[in-house]
Amino acid sequence: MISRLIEKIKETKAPICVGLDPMLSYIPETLKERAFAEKGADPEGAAEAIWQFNRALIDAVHDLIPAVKPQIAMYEQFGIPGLQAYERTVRYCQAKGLVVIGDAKRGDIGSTSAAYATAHLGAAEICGKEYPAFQTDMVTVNPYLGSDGVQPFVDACQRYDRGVFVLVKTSNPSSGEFQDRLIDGRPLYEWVAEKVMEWGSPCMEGEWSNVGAVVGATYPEMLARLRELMPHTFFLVPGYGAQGGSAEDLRHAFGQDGLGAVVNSSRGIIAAWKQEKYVAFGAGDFAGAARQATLDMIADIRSVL
Ligand SMILES: O=c1ccn([C@@H]2O[C@H](COP(=O)(O)O)[C@@H](O)[C@H]2O)c(=O)[nH]1
Repeated sequence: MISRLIEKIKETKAPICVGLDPMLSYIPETLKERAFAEKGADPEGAAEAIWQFNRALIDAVHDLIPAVKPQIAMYEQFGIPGLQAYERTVRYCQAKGLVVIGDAKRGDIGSTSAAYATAHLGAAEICGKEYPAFQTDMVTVNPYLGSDGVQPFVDACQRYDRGVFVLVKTSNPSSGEFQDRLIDGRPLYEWVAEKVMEWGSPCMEGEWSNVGAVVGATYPEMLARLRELMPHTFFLVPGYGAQGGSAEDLRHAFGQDGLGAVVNSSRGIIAAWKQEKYVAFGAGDFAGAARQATLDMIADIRSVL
């Protein structure tokens, strides 16, 4: 799967992914009102609004980008209708040729992780027949429970040609509380990085592993250090844009060939119509604003490659 992502990055010359994190407050009132009138001002209506919002965004940007990253929490909050909107979004993106990175941050004891891996990357077997659930191309994984919690995802990568991004150094303000703690003189995120390379070594596709790492743009020195430590691990880099990460902060995420990372922006793209810079598009052309914000992000990132 990582080679497919890399092919798409080369094709689009855009090492970015658009984060599909549809909060109701990002959805223009007219679209929401229509969805509520049709399905009710309830989770069904919210899920319908999300789906219509996402479809318009995907139609507007799919030719510019290699991948999307739907954040499952934004859908889960609306229960089953929300998860149906998630699944519908995943399928629609895949039909448009996009690599879909499900941001689910799953991880548990081995047997439970196996069920999560089945849900997000594989297929459930019932009476000898396989039934896929979300079937995303890649998924984010929380390594806090250790190897037995991660291995089922790695196995699913091998069996179904999928990929994972394991949390190594996250972009949020408190990420250092645990991740930067020194253990035998080295920060915890470096220990996790080592395990990520070990988990990923049987999953190489050419130069890169199907087991990647999440490394935040908001900690550029650590990002540079991790790039050095993990030469064959592809990075998913959140934190650009709304969280303050800049293109300059990303310079060291990439190798000489301009590969090595896919940078995410969610609010910065999907809620662009609410920003001063894109206000001329108006709520009626929220998708046009998202397209322009995507083009601007691509140009910005290309400037440091
Ligand atoms: O370290 C991490 C890991 C994941 N995320 C997720 O990425 C997006 C960021 O959204 P923005 O609107 O571009 O800030 C969101 O889904 C997070 O859950 C992250 O930010 N940092």
